[in-house]
Amino acid sequence: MEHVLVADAVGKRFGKRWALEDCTVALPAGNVTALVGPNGAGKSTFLHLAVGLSRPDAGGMRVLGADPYENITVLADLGFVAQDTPVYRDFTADELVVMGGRLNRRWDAPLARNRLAQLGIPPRKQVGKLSGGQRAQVALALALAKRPRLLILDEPVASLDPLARQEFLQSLMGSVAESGTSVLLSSHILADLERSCDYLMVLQAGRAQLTGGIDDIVAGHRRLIGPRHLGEPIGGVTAIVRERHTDRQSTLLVRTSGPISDPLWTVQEPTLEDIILDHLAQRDERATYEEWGVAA
Ligand SMILES: Nc1ncnc2c1ncn2[C@@H]1O[C@H](COP(=O)(O)OP(=O)(O)OP(=O)(O)O)[C@@H](O)[C@H]1O
Repeated sequence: MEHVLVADAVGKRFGKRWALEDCTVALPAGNVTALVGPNGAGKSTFLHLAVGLSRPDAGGMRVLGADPYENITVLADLGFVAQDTPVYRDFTADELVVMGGRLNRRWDAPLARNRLAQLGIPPRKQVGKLSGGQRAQVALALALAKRPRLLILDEPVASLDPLARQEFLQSLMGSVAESGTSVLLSSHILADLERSCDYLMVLQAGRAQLTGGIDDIVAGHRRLIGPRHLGEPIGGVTAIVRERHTDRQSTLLVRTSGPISDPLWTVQEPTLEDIILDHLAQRDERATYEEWGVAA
């Protein structure tokens, strides 16, 4: 299988604190991968390593077969839209399309113009005067016009309302399907991801907590509801991700190796959002409590 990004035990440190630690993933080509995790999990740090803006302090990162920090030629095949959708605010969208043509060897200006026209973005208004969502669309159109093999988007939908978010993701999926571009996008908003992405990477406190194809992840988890669980083994369960109890009843999110046939348990298929939230709920906050000097 071809991989667009391979991180091998990657670590990145700011001062004494590791923002990423022992992070190992391989993202297959041709997918839209969602990178999710709570604030401060290391998503932007990971994306900055992927586009060669910084270099790992441990391990190695290869993007499109090359080290993106050492080998700047790979940048020609990468599209990147940073978190605050930085575009030159005094320029109009049309001027930015022209400028992109001067700065890039490969540049599909008609693609950018068509997208922006379709989205109703005014060509001759300074982009600083567009709405946050419109600016995000301009940044995406410029990134797509580069015709990258891998498009990396840091929180592209954060500033969009639910309808604009849905439209943005749909139009992104459409462009990706046409061009065969692979996409890695970070997001806090879990609800849309099941529909628009096919691969998932969950970061928690700098570590890759859960990685895989979204269909496989959903198929490999079940929610079990049954009598108070005291640790006895349950057939078909390979790991308990999270358990919640009342006096009489337990609700478990589990990883499975096959069907659960134990009649004591009611078996439900969790949503991707449920699965991600339960994995993230395992957060270990002891270190932060120590730093604040308060008891955990
Ligand atoms: N330039 C920096 N200097 C010092 N610490 C940094 C720097 N950049 C990031 N960090 C720290 O690294 C950790 C990960 O930050 P990062 O921005 O990668 O998280 P994130 O998952 O993108 O968060 P968010 O969802 O809030 O954008 C945080 O603890 C952050 O404070």
